[in-house]
Amino acid sequence: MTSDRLRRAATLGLLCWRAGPVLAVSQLVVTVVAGLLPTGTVWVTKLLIDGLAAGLVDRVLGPVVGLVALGLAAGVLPHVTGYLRAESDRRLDLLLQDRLYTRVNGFQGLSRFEDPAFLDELRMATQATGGAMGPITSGLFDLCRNVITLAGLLGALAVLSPLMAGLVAVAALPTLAARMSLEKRRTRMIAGQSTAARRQIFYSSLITDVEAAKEVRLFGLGDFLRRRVIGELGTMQAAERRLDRREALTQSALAGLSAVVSGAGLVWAVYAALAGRLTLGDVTAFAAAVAGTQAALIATVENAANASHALLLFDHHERVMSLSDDLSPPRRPALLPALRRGIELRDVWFRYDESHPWVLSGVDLTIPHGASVALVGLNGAGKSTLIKLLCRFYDPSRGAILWDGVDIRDVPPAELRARMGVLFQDYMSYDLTAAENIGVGELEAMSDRARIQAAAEMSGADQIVRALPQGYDTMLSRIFFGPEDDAGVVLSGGQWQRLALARALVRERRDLLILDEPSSGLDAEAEYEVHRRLREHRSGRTSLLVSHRLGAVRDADLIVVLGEGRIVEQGTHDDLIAARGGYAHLFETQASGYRVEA
Ligand SMILES: Nc1ncnc2c1ncn2[C@@H]1O[C@H](COP(=O)(O)OP(=O)(O)OP(=O)(O)O)[C@@H](O)[C@H]1O
Repeated sequence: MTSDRLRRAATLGLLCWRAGPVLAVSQLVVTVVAGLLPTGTVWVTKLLIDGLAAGLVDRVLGPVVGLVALGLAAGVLPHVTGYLRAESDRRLDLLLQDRLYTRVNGFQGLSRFEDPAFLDELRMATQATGGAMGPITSGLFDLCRNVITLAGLLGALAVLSPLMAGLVAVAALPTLAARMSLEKRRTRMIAGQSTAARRQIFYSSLITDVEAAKEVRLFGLGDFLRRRVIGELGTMQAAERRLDRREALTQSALAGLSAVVSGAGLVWAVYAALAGRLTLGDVTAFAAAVAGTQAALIATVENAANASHALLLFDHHERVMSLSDDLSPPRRPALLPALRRGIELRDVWFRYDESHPWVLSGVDLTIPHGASVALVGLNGAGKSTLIKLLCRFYDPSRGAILWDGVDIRDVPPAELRARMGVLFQDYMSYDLTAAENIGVGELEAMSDRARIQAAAEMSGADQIVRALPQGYDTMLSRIFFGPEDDAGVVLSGGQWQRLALARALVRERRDLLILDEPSSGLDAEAEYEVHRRLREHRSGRTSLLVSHRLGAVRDADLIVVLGEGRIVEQGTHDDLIAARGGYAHLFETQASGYRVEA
């Protein structure tokens, strides 16, 4: 094991200790006792046989009692060990999962979640929880036990024949070296397979995913995806097969070497006994010690390799834990005042990373307090990106966003977000009840049915929810059952959208309401109704509405047109129509479409 692995092992040991100090000490004691058992048995057996050969009852009594006690310990210890391990694994698992998810929740922005390298690391790190650490912790304790057994047996062997003890130890070196080299190859192989593994998971999830089921069937993609899954799996298995073959060959050759060494030892012991240099007990002890030493050596090497391999998983966990925060720390920490004047984007430039083109290139925009602002622009103009910057999911590459003059980088992101109600274009549909689907917008309101209902009324979701079998308590899921063990209900796209809108509206400490395409999935009547209510709701409140339906934005106090990463036009609907620019052209195009149909 490299020093890195040793450090990881030490960290894991420390975590085991934190998870349950008494359990850790108990496991250590049991490990030491279990490790000494084989040597004790070999030596006491030797004493018994020598006593029997001498025909002396008083030299036999002690060893017999000793063997009974050792047998009892050998019978009971595995069960005690099993219980201690299971309990300590459970506690360690709790600790690791808690640690990992606390860290992941600590990434306040989105960039980490869009970085494939991080996602890979995270996937491996989540595999290091859920009991997967059991083999490592058990492996480390097994390693300790086998090292103790090995030292004891080699000691016993050295008393009988120092040469033989040396020979057995030296014969183990090639095994150790070969096992470690195989382990390195296996590690490299697993690392090399990570992309193929990710692709394989992706393809197989498409085959089983309910969301994808429609298109997969319509386009007949099932066989195409199955072939890709099998193809990726086949490539991974071919690499594993090559390594397994190499391992089988190497291990067989080394097992042959061990057999030769122990055979030679046995011949020597028998000759030594015939010559009167060894007693009958010595020969028995010698044979048992050689076999035991070799078995313990192999087990030790195996344990070390397994632990080292499993520590790699823990390595991923530790790497995620050691990542720095994704958003820059505040330069002048400040408190976020309730919005009084407005929000200003000052020369904001942004691109998703260095290799991407600029999405925003010098946006100057003021959202005055109490005003309803509409943001329009063609697909890909950067509207949703601008919203994500307002929520501080990313920091601008250049420029600043000021909330009543305070740079939002100087306030805790959670505080900023608590002051916003946001409906994203790609909102979530939670496998929860209807009330919970709204309540997650404000956890404090989760049990406040009146507040949830008020938000639902505003978004037009109330009627839909009331018509459900259990009303607000209906489970909206096909994965989980409802409170009465009833199967969940599936909503339509537009119905989900109204629930998501209610979720954005349920917040009370809200200074800014952001709605990104809030009515894209609604029928014409519902859209009209939702926008009418929203207009009332937004009046006198600060809001930002993104919509491609220009009829829905015409009443906004300020309409802002985003194009080529900048604000290209802004004003009221009448101003912009009078200016006969891009907005007027877009509005006319949409309106003429309706006129032709009419
Ligand atoms: N997470 C991301 N990583 C890299 N590029 C992104 C990401 N999200 C968006 N983009 C790119 O940024 C540009 C602006 O996207 P954005 O979603 O902000 O546009 P939009 O104006 O909201 O478009 P639409 O009207 O289609 O919703 C697009 O070119 C898009 O490809």
